[in-house]
Amino acid sequence: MAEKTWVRMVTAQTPTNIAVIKYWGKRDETLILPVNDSISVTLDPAHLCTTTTVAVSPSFDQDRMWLNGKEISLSGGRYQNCLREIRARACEVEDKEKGIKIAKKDWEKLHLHVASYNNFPTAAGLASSAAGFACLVFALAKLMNAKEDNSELSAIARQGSGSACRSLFGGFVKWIMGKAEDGSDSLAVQLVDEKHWDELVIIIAVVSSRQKETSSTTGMRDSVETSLLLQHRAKEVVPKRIKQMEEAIKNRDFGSFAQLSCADSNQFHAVCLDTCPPIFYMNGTSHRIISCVEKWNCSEGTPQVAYTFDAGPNAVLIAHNRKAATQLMQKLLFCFPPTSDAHLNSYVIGDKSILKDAGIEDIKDVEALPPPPETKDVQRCKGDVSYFICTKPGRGPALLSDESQALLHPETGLPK
Ligand SMILES: Nc1ncnc2c1ncn2[C@@H]1O[C@H](COP(=O)(O)OP(=O)(O)OP(=O)(O)O)[C@@H](O)[C@H]1O
Ligand SMILES: C[C@@](O)(CCOP(=O)(O)OP(=O)(O)O)CC(=O)O
Repeated sequence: MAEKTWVRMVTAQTPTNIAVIKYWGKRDETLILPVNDSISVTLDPAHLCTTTTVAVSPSFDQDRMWLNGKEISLSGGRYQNCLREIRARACEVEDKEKGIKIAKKDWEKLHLHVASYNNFPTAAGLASSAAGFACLVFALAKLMNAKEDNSELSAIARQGSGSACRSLFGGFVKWIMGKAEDGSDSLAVQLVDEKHWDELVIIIAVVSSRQKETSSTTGMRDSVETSLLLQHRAKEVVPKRIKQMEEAIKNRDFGSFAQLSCADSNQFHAVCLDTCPPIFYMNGTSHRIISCVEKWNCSEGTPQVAYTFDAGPNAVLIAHNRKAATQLMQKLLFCFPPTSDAHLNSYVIGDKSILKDAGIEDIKDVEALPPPPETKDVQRCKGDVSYFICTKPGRGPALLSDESQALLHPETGLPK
């Protein structure tokens, strides 16, 4: 190693993902091995992503991490497992310009600094752990010049949080549960990239961004121990659904895609209810959103929108195309208008062009919206939705080469 003190940094950006066939239940708690395969859609990192800067320097005396600006402990088993696995794959790094040479064996002694930022609420059922662990592993792999491909890296991210393995790819992604006891074949593969089905539009209704009561980890542990429905689901239902979902995605068959996504979300929440003690992730607002979508789909004769809910009340709505998304936006804003003091600009975020297409430019346009014809006596529930995020399927992890986007200072390796 060179005598001079230096800091080497890498910054990466990684998307979050939403499962359309859910992972719920582990067969191995430490290695994070699931009881069934799952399939997800990666969300556009322009609207929902994690940015992580990782740094190494001989001047660092311990591994440290800052999440959303606050120092957090890296002593937890999940962080330690990811760090150990990625260090074991580190290779030689040489940067002649900066006079940096790190031999393979040096990585065991060198300490790391990590700073990460989520541009969406953490621990609110929007899969921050998925984007977070995927970004950590991806960025460290690049810092350490690891030679593994993204599928191999996904098996490491999986040990941080199961759903994280699916954030190593864009488009539609399958997490293969695998059979090996050591978890080596439990990894993610890309089914199709984000361009394959690019007419889909995704609208997320953030119903509550407060931290949830039962974490996914605890919830699924209780379900594995107590729910008979979970066993039936993993053995009999999911294997068939996975095949059907793969076909639907390959053929861009929105009818099947929507039917399978909604059914799987509803069965996941039924498993939560079948758990002892029961777990309630959805609330009245979530149920009203389901009812609004179901009524519309039914009145059209063919599904226009799919819904799916993770471990929280937020709705992820996947519209068939822009036209369906525009109509959906109008219906949602009619049923869930913002409170009087809210600004439309912060009530609908992300790709605001959907609002424009829907002819909505300010709050007055929301007030003038007609009630959805398929819904009789619909109540307008002001303030029940905190805000909407308009987005679409997106790409996988990327390196950010512009140093100004780094979250750590290039000389001190401390948060900027
Ligand atoms: N950017 C990040 N980098 C590393 N770890 C993160 C990051 N963001 C979140 N985490 C970890 O994930 C935890 C939150 O995970 P949790 O499963 O509770 O919520 P969630 O992922 O937002 O929701 P869900 O998985 O149910 O959709 C945080 O406490 C933290 O340990
Ligand atoms: C409902 C889900 O979002 C559950 C995600 O669970 P996590 O991946 O957060 O759980 P751990 O592996 O214990 O970290 C469904 C899914 O993403 O498939």
